[in-house]
Amino acid sequence: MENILEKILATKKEEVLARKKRGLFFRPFWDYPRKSLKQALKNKDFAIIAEIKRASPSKGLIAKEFDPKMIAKVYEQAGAAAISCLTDEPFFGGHLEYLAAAREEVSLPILRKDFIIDEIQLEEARAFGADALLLIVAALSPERLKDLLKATYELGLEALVEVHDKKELEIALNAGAEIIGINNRNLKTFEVSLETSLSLAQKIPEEVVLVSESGIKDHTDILRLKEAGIRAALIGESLMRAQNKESMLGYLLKGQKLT
Ligand SMILES: O=C(O)c1ccccc1NCC(=O)[C@H](O)[C@H](O)COP(=O)(O)O
Repeated sequence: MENILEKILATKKEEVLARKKRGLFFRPFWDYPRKSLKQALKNKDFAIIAEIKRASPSKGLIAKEFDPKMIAKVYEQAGAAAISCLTDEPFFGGHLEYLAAAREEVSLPILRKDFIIDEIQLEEARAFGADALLLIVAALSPERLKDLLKATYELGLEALVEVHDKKELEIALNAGAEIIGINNRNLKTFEVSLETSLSLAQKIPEEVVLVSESGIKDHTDILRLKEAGIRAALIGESLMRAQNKESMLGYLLKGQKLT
């Protein structure tokens, strides 16, 4: 079976080439004071990075009604530690403009969730108001990961470095990742298993901030993560499908009754 990541990366390469030809479109957010994602995650007993996610390759359209500004505002009011905004258009129905809209509305750190393969995407992320971005180990060679991580820091941004297994975790640590996301989604089958996070968590040094990503759907999942010493989660679909996102965040974080 073809790995979805290979398909996405082929499209991304064309997108980046086109962007380089057009040149970078600078937004006023270029000089915006950055918020630290790492600090925001460490400040909470359990931190949720709440994701603005319109669609996905595994689930198709997730949110028919979609107002990124409003969603960001609700996430902030309901106690999210940070926001993740999908900016990939062909596979996730995202856009950099959605990130800029969220930036105008909230003061939380915002993560650009995309498939980053080139420095121009880092500059774009900064220009549209991101504080951090995603670097996926499986999408890059170890050398490219190091280069992009260095360039990210030079721009005053942070990176969530995403891994799926022990080998990728070693590469992320070796590259100097300070925030590591363990993705519970198998990119070949789309199956999600919290076990991926639970088993890898023990192998992560204390000074590295760990985030469990994908397939987190209820308060019991959060309790299981906490038991394994994991203090942060990135959650998309469960929040995006909830009619009352504030109530859903309260339920996920504290087990409060859903309304
Ligand atoms: O969500 C997908 O279907 C997907 C497929 C292929 C590559 C990445 C994918 N998702 C990106 C993400 O990392 C998730 O949006 C994020 O972890 C939140 O996951 P969820 O809470 O399950 O929506």
